[in-house]
Amino acid sequence: MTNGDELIPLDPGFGDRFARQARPACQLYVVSPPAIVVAEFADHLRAALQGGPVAAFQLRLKDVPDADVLRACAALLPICQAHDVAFLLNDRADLAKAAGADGVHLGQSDGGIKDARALLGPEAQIGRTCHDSRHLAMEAGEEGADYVAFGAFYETTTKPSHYRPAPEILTWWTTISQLPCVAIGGITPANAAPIVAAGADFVAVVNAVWQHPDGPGAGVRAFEAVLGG
Ligand SMILES: Cc1ncc(COP(=O)(O)OP(=O)(O)O)c(N)n1
Ligand SMILES: Cc1ncsc1CCOP(=O)(O)O
Ligand SMILES: [Mg+2]
Repeated sequence: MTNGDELIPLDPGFGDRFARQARPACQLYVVSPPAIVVAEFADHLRAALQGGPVAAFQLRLKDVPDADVLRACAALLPICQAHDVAFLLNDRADLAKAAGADGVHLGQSDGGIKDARALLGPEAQIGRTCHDSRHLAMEAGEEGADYVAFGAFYETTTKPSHYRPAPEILTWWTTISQLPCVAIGGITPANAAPIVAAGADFVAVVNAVWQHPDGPGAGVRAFEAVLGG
């Protein structure tokens, strides 16, 4: 356990997708809706990834049997591979392994980072939810996470959250660690600028892409200007 004083080593030896180079532009990390019809969603995902630059996709299905999660991975992972987009699975390192995913996103109650690393190997990209907590972020870095995720920065209906970090936590993180930071929660092209300016390496978004009135491709494209693409 840390007492909050330790600094995360500045050694960036993390997965290539989330490893921070000099200071790249903020990138888009698209997260799925919590429920999908796989055949239809495959077309939506293809459209999203053809809409503009996406660094990573996270399949975030909730209350879905494991077999259905794996079937969805089998259908969607090749689409991400075809677009050179990392495919991460939410919550479950065991299913990420079984599916051949590029990584896993772990919440605070989704198991240990070290256990996921032992299962998925050194190349896997393992992210950790840190809410509004500097302590949780430093702990994740010490445990070998490839990125830390802060949020929710704005009101969101996708996953209501009482956490509401200020963008300054992103700036603080970039001053103490090379580890990439992800911002999530109600982020849209209209409100992303302060998040990007504060130093987010990735913005993770759900509704802004999947509920865009002109479709997911337009949803991705709409972020290009604010992300400096
Ligand atoms: C990139 C990213 N950040 C945060 C979360 C939230 O994860 P978690 O706290 O485990 O909550 P659920 O998503 O499992 O409801 C995430 N999935 N992705
Ligand atoms: C998974 C998650 N964790 C914190 S907020 C959130 C959902 C973000 O969805 P949206 O981009 O639609 O607000
Ligand atoms: Mg989770």
